[in-house]
Amino acid sequence: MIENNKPKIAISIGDLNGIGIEIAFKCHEEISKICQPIYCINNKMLKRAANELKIEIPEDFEIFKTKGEFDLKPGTVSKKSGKYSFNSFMDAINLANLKEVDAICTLPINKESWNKADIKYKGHTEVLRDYFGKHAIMMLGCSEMFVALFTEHIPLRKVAKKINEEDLTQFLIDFYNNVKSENIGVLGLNPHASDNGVLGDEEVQIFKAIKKANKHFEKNIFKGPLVPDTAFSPLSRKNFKYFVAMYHDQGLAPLKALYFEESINVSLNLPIIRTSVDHGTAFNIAYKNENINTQSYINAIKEAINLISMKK
Ligand SMILES: NC(=O)C1=CN([C@@H]2O[C@H](COP(=O)(O)OP(=O)(O)OC[C@H]3O[C@@H](n4cnc5c(N)ncnc54)[C@H](O)[C@@H]3O)[C@@H](O)[C@H]2O)C=CC1
Ligand SMILES: NCC(=O)COP(=O)(O)O
Repeated sequence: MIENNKPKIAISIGDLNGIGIEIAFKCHEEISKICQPIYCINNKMLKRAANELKIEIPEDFEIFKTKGEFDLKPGTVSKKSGKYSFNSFMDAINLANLKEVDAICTLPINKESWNKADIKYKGHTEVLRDYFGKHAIMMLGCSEMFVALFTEHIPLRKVAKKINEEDLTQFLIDFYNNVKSENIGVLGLNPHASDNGVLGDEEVQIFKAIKKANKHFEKNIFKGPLVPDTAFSPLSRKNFKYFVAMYHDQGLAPLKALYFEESINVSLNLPIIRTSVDHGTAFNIAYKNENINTQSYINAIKEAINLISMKK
């Protein structure tokens, strides 16, 4: 699989009305020094995007021809763009599943565009979970801190109902098996972690899951339920590098406030390696020659390479 010592990485091109393709062009030379990228996009769409961006397509830009074509409408939610980004992602997954590539790295999709295209999934992680029939875990972060999300793309009003001892115990066991950190902070759900039942009772389930998961490993790995409003204080972050948040914004708001530029997204607990940028399609700055940050993408590629080397 590895030729010239460079791992092959399939890049799903993301929503072509967003910033992903510009990031791919701008970083191609840099990432090609450390891997062999294979972009899931066909010639026609590649040329349209390059023309719109007034960028030359690099000569060594290797593609896997994801089928389909449509008119680009920069910064716009679109059914056709949603469908194309989904197809590009499916091509990347299939390449990884067939072991044609060593890993996949995903550029951002737009969830509204997927929805318009009648795609039943909210995001990449849900697709991967279904495709491989595994409890994929969404973890975002950088070298300073990582946050795994117990619930992800569901309305806030449904979060509390999802918290139960059995599912959370399994999540914690899977999470430890993937990250192997001996010290993981698990957040409560309610203000002040409920103050012993005064402000809610989900912490009872969280406490039981922590106890059970620690018993499973016969080690005191999981600590909590941590009081959510201080879990990410400077002092607490000195104690923990890995956190489990009960819902999307509980974990990602602090992470992105602190480390938006450098953080990445990693799908854990799967038979393939998948990393991603931490940001979205940024329609407000797409195709506008704005100052687009590429650090998350570069770090996502580097982490994919790191995970490939650890798997060998
Ligand atoms: N990996 C993925 O596929 C992700 C997809 N999304 C989706 O993207 C769409 C837009 O999401 P938003 O919540 O608006 O978040 P967003 O990350 O696209 O944008 C939030 C703000 O950050 C800025 N920004 C984002 N990335 C940037 C970059 N690389 N350089 C400079 N500025 C950047 C944007 O211009 C905007 O002001 C939604 O459909 C969302 O669900 C969001 C996060 C991750
Ligand atoms: N906030 C993370 C996000 O929306 C990306 O999720 P996924 O597409 O990696 O499942």
